[in-house]
Amino acid sequence: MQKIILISGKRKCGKDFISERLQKRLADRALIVRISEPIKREWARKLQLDINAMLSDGPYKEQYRRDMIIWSDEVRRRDYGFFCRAAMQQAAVQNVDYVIVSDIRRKNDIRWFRETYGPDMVETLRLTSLPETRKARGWKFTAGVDDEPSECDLDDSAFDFVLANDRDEESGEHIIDQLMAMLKLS
Ligand SMILES: Nc1ncnc2c1ncn2[C@@H]1O[C@H](COP(=O)(O)OP(=O)(O)OP(=O)(O)O)[C@@H](O)[C@H]1O
Repeated sequence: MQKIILISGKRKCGKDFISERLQKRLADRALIVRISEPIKREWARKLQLDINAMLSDGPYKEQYRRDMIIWSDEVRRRDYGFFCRAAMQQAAVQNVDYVIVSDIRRKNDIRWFRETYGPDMVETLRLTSLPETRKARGWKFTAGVDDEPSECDLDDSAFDFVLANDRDEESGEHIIDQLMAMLKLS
């Protein structure tokens, strides 16, 4: 593993879209890690829920969302790196040059990666999109979601790279070219 790229951004800024396109460009040299995956997995196991329903975007997910956030915040209070560690342990990160973490939400997530892998290996990328772009992608301000720490904790943070993602194109080629140059990847 040479580099870990930590991607953050508000809802509908394109974290998944950019992560998936970047991974595709880097092919077998890269994989995507999602911190939310061990959270959902562990929560589903605890409550004996259907994991596939939890990982999808259906109503099941929303129903348990709030309880899951309260529980995961409790776990984080005891061990702020718990879910980052679990996500990295569950992925075959030793087989690739680049790890793309697609859902960085908290200062403590970044802190854990920097402490664990050293500051030279870790790069932070903030995606931004205008509110009108996000709305066009289906975002609607939701109290209790968009004003919570999971959305706002990184609002006042500094990042190694900031990339505006407002120009939608199906392939994503343009923005991935930009990103490859920005991150000095080839
Ligand atoms: N550059 C782009 N070109 C075309 N479509 C895009 C682009 N960026 C994002 N989108 C589209 O916008 C929508 C939202 O993007 P995505 O799901 O990646 O956002 P997100 O930041 O992961 O959101 P959330 O935090 O809500 O999961 C998706 O349908 C995605 O395909």
